[in-house]
Amino acid sequence: MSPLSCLFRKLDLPSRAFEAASKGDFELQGYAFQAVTEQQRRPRIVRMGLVQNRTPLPADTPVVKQVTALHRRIEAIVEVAAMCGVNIICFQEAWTMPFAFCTREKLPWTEFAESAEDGPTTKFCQELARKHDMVVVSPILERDTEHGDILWNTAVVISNSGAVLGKTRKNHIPRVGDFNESTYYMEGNLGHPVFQTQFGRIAVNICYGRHHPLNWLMYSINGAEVIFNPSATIGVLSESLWPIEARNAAIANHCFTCAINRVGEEFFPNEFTSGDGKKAHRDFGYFYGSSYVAAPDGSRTPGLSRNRDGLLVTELDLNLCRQVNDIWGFKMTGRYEMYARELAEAVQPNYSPKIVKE
Ligand SMILES: NC(=O)NCCC(=O)O
Repeated sequence: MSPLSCLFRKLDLPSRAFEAASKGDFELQGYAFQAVTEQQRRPRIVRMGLVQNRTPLPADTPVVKQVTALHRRIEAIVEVAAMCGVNIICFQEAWTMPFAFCTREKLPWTEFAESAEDGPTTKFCQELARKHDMVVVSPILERDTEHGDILWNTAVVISNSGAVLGKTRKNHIPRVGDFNESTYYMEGNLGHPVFQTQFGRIAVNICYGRHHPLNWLMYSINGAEVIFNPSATIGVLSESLWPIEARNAAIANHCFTCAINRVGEEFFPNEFTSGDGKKAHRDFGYFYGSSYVAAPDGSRTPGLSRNRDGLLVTELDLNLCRQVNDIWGFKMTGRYEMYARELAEAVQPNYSPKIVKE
């Protein structure tokens, strides 16, 4: 089989996992991508878990109750992921809260922010990681108490040993529609870290970063074999882009990409406007789920449901990254030095675009 003929197949998951998912009222799907068997490297088989979910309680419920309900929900889904042999699990963007940034109000929403190092959600994820021998990627609203008490949109990466391996921050903050996140936090300042885990090298490109090819590229240049894209995005805005962007990034960077989106509608206590002359409203719009995994050869899994909570389990052979790289050679043929030079010139205030005129 040539790596280019790699297609996914259905993964045999234990029936007790399907029973538990059905009892817990969430969808469970499993697929596997294959790679060619090599002579000198053993297959590097790992299982990824992608979780999409709605917020179980209304947004006007007390903050701690909402967070606790989300912890319980995720705990139940992670139990099933463990039954399915998942090695690395990733939750959706800002998973411990409703996506309240549309409101532009500070309280109570900023009360969902926590320390990435030792907040209650990180402690909860450390327990999950230890219990299930699983790497946990936990995207939260971070409050950095050591540095001015400021907020960030952060993903905490917890090793399967239970140790906090590190954190990465959202590099691109949207200024589109009701995504008023710039009211709360700034563009990330940690660059493009890649985390070496027991199950491969991973990176996290948070939501709006998926529209920026250079953001994907930099994680890949730092060696990411799997790039997660935990998101919160709504139908009218981005559903036409969703199937293309993470998939294209997997192709362009010879890596696997995991696109995750929340589901359902969220209503807020106070009306807000969208600055478009339309009436004030209390809802954000429809988060359309559809989480999926794309492989470096361009194949992809089907998406999870548009409207149900779900767990997508995908088995990867990480050897596929190098196999596709050897065929297409984008890393080798990319003219990075030329782009770097030209970009360095283009960002100067006195730059004149190179347009050749008659
Ligand atoms: N959460 C977030 O960055 N959403 C922006 C909209 C999008 O990128 O689809």
